[in-house]
Amino acid sequence: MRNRNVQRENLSAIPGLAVRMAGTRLLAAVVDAATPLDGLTDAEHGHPQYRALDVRDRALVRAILITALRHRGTIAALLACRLEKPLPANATTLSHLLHVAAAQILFLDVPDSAAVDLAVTHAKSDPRTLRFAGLVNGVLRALARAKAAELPIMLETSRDAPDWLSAMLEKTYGPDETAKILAAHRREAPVDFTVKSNPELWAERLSGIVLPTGSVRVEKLVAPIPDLPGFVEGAWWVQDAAASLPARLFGDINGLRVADLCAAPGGKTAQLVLAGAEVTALDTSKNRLARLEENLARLGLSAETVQSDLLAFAPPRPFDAILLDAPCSSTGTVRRHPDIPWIKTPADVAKLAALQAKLLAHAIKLLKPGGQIVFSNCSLDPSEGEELVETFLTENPAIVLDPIKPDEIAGVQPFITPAGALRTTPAGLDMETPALSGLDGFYAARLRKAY
Ligand SMILES: C[S@@+](CC[C@H](N)C(=O)[O-])C[C@H]1O[C@@H](n2cnc3c(N)ncnc32)[C@H](O)[C@@H]1O
Repeated sequence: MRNRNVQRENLSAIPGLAVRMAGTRLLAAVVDAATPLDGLTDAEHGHPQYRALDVRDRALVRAILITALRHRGTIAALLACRLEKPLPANATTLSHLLHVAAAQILFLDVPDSAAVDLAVTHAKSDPRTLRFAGLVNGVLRALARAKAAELPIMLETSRDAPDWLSAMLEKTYGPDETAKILAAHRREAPVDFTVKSNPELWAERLSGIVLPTGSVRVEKLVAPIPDLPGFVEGAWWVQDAAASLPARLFGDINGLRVADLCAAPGGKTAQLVLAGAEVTALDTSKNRLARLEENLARLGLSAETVQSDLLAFAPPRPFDAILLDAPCSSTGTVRRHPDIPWIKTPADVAKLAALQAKLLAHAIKLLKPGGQIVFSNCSLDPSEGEELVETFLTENPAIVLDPIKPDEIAGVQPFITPAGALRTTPAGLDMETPALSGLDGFYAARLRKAY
């Protein structure tokens, strides 16, 4: 017992080891238990091994994990080249430990020797990996030697996406667009702001550019969001350029009663309120609705908020217009959430598509005849977008598609589909540099209740 304590004390004295151990543990939670990375790295409610780290170490763990997930296919392929035979199927801790080290060696500004030595020490400290310590040393040293020659070639040929996602993208968008989408997934997304007014002024103050769609885009933040100019006075909120489009599809809603039925954290609610609508913002999640209320308060905007499952919501009067920004697989947001490809499955996509169809059918009942409903989500999968709406329209003759016209909203024309819906992918919105380009994958269709 005494020896074990001494050993533990010794381990905690090794600089950087706790970060690698937490990285390996959290990678296991993402990949083996499908736990979202944002939850694991939440400052208050995150994984205890993460919360035990200081602020700098937390940032390093997040950087390692984001890199390990963003380049998971490339890392796996380069590791496989160094292994004589595949790792045993039950050697998951060893695999995660190697991925954590390889992410540092291949993509991060960590000296190779530090990444290798810490991985070997880590392997020796864990009974599950102890007997592989020699393999860890050999594989990682060989990887460090080979990276200059092999990494550029591997980036050309490997895919950083699981087969199911690659296959869905290829089938939907074809090989060229898929290659562009997957290339965009490898880049960190810029930060977009929706501004209440005067985008040029805020682009200057935030050191960004104004996009053709009117959002302000900043390549890399120089300070935490709450420290940026305009935060305290509520001049803007963070919202991807694509996410800012669905709420703008209603045209003039000044004075109309509009329901935002999956509203939290409220980016689109804020747009609807700013456009002059009397907004009811509904969400099933108490915590997320509380965030929406905080966000609206900072922006000096107000809306009626309702915490309810949409399927149980029965308002006394129908609404003039409805936004249904439905929960989805979020495959359009991989640039910001590189864990998504590795925690979602085709079964999740199918389940979410079925839920969306139910939510849409219920939402329609809450709409006035003649009213508009915008259905949107941030999935790249047509089963949650184009196909779902097509089926819905076939089954509901009272609902018709209200096609979006090219000149309705500035900058939106390239994203209008032949059917008149909106489709964006991370391969869209080419700006001066790749780092300033791209936008989240979104689908939005504007429907009208004819009678
Ligand atoms: C894509 S997010 C909405 C983002 C939001 N529209 C925005 O722009 O900030 C989907 C939301 O739907 C909510 N949700 C999921 N199932 C729901 C249901 N059955 N009823 C109401 N809200 C639901 C989730 O809590 C989540 O906040």
